[in-house]
Amino acid sequence: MTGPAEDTKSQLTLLSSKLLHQHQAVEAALNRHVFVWKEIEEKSQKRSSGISKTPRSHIVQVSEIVGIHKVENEDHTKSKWDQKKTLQFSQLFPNAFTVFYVKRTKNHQWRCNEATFSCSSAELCEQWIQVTREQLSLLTNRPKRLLVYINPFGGKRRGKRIYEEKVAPVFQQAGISADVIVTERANHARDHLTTEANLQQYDGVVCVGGDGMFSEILHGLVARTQNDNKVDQNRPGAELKPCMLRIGIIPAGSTDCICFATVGTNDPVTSALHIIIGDSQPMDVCSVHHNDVFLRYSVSLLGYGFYGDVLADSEKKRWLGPARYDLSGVKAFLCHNYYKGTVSFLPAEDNLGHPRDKMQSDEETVICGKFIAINAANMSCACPRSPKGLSPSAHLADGTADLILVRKCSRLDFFRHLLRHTNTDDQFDHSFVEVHRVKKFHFEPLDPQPLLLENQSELPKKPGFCPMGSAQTTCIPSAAHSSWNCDGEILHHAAIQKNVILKNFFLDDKDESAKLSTDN
Ligand SMILES: CCCCCCCCCCCCC/C=C/[C@@H](O)[C@H](COP(=O)(O)O)NC(=O)CCCCCCCCCCCCCCC
Ligand SMILES: Nc1ncnc2c1ncn2[C@@H]1O[C@H](COP(=O)(O)OP(=O)(O)O)[C@@H](O)[C@H]1O
Ligand SMILES: [Ca+2]
Repeated sequence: MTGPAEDTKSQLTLLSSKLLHQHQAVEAALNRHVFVWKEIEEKSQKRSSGISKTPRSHIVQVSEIVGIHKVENEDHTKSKWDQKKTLQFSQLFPNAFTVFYVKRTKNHQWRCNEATFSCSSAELCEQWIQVTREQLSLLTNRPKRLLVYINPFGGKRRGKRIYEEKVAPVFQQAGISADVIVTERANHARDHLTTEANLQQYDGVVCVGGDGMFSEILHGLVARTQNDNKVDQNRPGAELKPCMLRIGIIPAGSTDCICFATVGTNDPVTSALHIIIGDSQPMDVCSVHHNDVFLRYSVSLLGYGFYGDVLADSEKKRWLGPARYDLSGVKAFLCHNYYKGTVSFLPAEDNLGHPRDKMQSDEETVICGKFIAINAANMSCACPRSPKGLSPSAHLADGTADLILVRKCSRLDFFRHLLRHTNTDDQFDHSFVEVHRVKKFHFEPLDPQPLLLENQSELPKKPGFCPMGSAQTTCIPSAAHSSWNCDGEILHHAAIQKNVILKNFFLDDKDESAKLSTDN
């Protein structure tokens, strides 16, 4: 809270002068919160035209200024054409500076805008740069030094280029220094974070890749923090120590739902700008156990059945890039497998709300049945394929996940359910779908033996359409077990063993293991 004295102080003008912007005289002013410039209407102009135009004014929040730089004679980071223009400009106006700032555009996308001002003297120009930089240095949540991991094979294999062309230049404008590691193998980033990286020198870690790469970095950071604090994360009930570093995501993967669901778009420049201005978003991290043995953490989707089968099949088609999920999705849809088992869960308290706003009891609930999909959505899981996500109202950081159970139904009904993920219809409004907001759940598959589909004539005849994750080459019979899709990584343990238990722990502002940039 700021008192009246503090308010007055924050509105005090730190600098105010007449500058030239786009050949137009402007009155520019800076206080602790905003930088404004307003066109000055020249009297002679007014007299000659006889028309009085409303002078335009612009306002930029100091917290959204990326950086301020003197316009130099030579700027080798620019193209030849731009270099020539800069040279001409700096000869004409030798004392100019450029302010780079966040511009919000449509669909949550941000861009880095720039505005150049020329001053009457070199001293005034220096003063503007110095005073503005002083104000920026007071914004303590901004990172200065980052550790960047790039997965060069994520998504369409564009991670390295995306970073070099779209992200590094804006980091440079913001005066951020970055140590970049291009990974050479799976788990390179995780292992480096767990055992080698000197984390004290960084203000944050940046992940250039998809959800799988984010998961690697999260596992590395959590493991490192526990090791440093002598906590055994594999001990059931171990109280984990919070990690002080934030994770920024530059989307360069196949689904990128962790980025999309937190930032609202999958756009590298937008993510870079969120990172620069120091935005953060706490989020829930679930731990997944098998027979009380810790397996992995999950932040987006933990899915058995349909999404487990899609993932297991898609791994063989990595060369296809993001399209592998669509192909494997169609395949899994045609196979139409279902799995018998028992789901038990602990509903979240009433005051946390229900995804469909129904009353909940506080006892453990047990549901037996045949399921096409069991999905625990720890966040909405919104992504370009499904802009509202698997569970549109799932919360990012409330200690709960939305457990979606899709029971055995006809292909047509399942298709209708899937289709609703792509439009505004309610995907839970089907008799065979139920959704619960839970703190914990447990799944136990039945039937160690393969189970036969009741209607064999429903099975596709082509040999390619096999139950995913099984070694068989036809769809007969359906495999008894699926595997778990944990943020896009297959959990082999869960496919053959009995229990997967999910526990959420809430990470609040002071007590967090992972933070993301966001505009929420
Ligand atoms: C009829 C069209 C139906 C479209 C249904 C779209 C539902 C999409 C839900 C997406 C949930 C995503 C949850 C995110 C999980 C990610 O963490 C995880 C890893 O991400 P990464 O690769 O970036 O590392 N991604 C995934 O597991 C990928 C899941 C993608 C599932 C795509 C399913 C497509 C289904 C198409 C069925 C089409 C039936 C058509 C019949 C003629
Ligand atoms: N250099 C590398 N070579 C091979 N695999 C890698 C490399 N770096 C990371 N990985 C792994 O690639 C997998 C997928 O990465 P991700 O960035 O999520 O891409 P996608 O979204 O396309 O799945 C992750 O399991 C990650 O551990
Ligand atoms: Ca949650």
